[in-house]
Amino acid sequence: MIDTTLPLTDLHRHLDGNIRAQTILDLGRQYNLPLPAASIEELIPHVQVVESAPDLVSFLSKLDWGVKVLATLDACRRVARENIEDAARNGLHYVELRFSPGYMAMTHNLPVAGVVEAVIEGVREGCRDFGVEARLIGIMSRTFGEAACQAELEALLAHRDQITALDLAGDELGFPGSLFLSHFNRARDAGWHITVHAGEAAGPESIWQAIRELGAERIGHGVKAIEDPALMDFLAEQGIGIESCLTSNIQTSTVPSLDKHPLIKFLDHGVLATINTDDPAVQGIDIVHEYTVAAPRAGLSAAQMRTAQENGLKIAFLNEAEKQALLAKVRAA
Ligand SMILES: O=c1[nH]cnc2c1ncn2[C@@H]1O[C@H](CO)[C@@H](O)[C@H]1O
Ligand SMILES: [Zn+2]
Repeated sequence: MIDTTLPLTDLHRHLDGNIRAQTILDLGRQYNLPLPAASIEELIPHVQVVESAPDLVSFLSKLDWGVKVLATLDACRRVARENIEDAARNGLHYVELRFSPGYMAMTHNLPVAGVVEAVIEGVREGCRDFGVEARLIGIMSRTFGEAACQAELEALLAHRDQITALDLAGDELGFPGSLFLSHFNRARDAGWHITVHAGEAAGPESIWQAIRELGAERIGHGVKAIEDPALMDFLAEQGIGIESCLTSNIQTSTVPSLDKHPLIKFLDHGVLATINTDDPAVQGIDIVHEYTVAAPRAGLSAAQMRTAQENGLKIAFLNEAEKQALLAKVRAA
């Protein structure tokens, strides 16, 4: 259930995991690129998780066609703008869109800082045209190693004022957070907020590492916190936000079924946990589905969903005045 008197937020949403299938087809045709299918119906199984993937890394391969069609900076601008249009269609008032500029640039050797600029422009246009408020989170894709992440960081720093936070995503087991200490030191020096994908494929120690060594104020997924009572207490006491993504955790086989998802326990424990999508187009879901279908299946009551929705505003990377303005805008509408 969604409370219409509160802002609807999505704090964990990959822009490059949310490229429309139709846009993949359009861009493939426009730039004369080989695609695995010529119609939407045939393309869907290649770009969307139809059944759960056996693990995180197999799930992540479903994002690849979306970035393979980004042949120009114009294509990057288009998908950024469409992300805001889709957020508006889903009734979102506020989104934090995250993207990995190096991953988006990779196939066609685009300039990485150019990708950052194109995403900023597309999001700005979208916010102007569709009335959604957005912030951008830069991702370093750990899957490609420390040097590639360094290049992503430099490109993001070139536009530091338009970027709100830094994240680390991709293969958590193969590339632990300990490889990225210097990257996060620089991000904190730049005044950015920090959120890290942790405790998704790896265990609670990865969450401790993200908080203590990388400076994470929020954790993406954080599912494995449930295995460590001291960590559960710490998250609640310190107000470290958890960005839960229910359907994603099933599709990556992180959690076997929604009724086993720890979100309800996080909320009961006073952890500032939230409901988010992750990669909506790749998952074939949207935020409304997460609130109205996935959250009830995960056992949340209407009151718990409301708490999760309130937490979305509490842990948003906005200052107090911006939070109050967002709340007032929703109440006045
Ligand atoms: O659920 C997830 N867990 C970890 N990494 C992810 C997830 N979804 C997407 N990415 C990663 O984020 C970058 C694109 O934004 C890519 O590195 C992709 O693999
Ligand atoms: Zn994610």
